[in-house]
Amino acid sequence: MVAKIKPGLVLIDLDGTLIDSVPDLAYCVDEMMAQLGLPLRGEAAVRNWVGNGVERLVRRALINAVDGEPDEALFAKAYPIFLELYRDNNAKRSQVYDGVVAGIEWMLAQGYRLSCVTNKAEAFTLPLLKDKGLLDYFEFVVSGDTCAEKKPHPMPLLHAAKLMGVSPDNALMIGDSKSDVKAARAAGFHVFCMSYGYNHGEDIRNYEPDVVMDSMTELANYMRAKES
Ligand SMILES: O=C(O)COP(=O)(O)O
Ligand SMILES: [Mg+2]
Repeated sequence: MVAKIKPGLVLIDLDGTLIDSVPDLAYCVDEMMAQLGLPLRGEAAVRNWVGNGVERLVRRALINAVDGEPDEALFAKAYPIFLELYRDNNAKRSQVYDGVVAGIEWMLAQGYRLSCVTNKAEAFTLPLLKDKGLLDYFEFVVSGDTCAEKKPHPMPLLHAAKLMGVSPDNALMIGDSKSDVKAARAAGFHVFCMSYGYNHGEDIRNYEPDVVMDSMTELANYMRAKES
């Protein structure tokens, strides 16, 4: 059993951690592909491509692979189609994971301070969090286009810590992907990961976060309660 921590701030990732957003993203990817007269990719493929922002997702869909670049003219045609689709299909099919609200409310009841740090662009992040009733839990939301760099760079985590006026030592990132683990390590944060999220098809345990949880209801096993 690892020693329980009492971080001065907690940052929580969005896609694959708070919300299963792939159903909406996959709908928009396939609708975009259909409009371009290209083959549909399906939800299972999209699940492996989420986590580095919507632009990277569109590039991956066009080449049907995680790494590599599509033809720029094709991308220039495809990206605005995706953005328009995702604006209208941002939250309809997406769901908050079981245990998230209970975990967040437990942390808030212990006096922990929370912000959200995601690679999703702000124009999509804020409406999604609001639609799912999660926005008001967070002091700040740092989106994929808030800083010059996205996760796995530590910049968005350090920016959130600065906004919260808390030193980054003894801070916690809760995420689902290797980008969260790498960003947290580079920022000097503790890092907990959810087993159910998106990590490009790879088990997140391979990246050795401090803790892997199946549900945020397990947080009380790893974080100190108010009186302790
Ligand atoms: O890929 C995205 O758009 C966002 O992913 P994240 O919320 O897991 O950072
Ligand atoms: Mg994620």
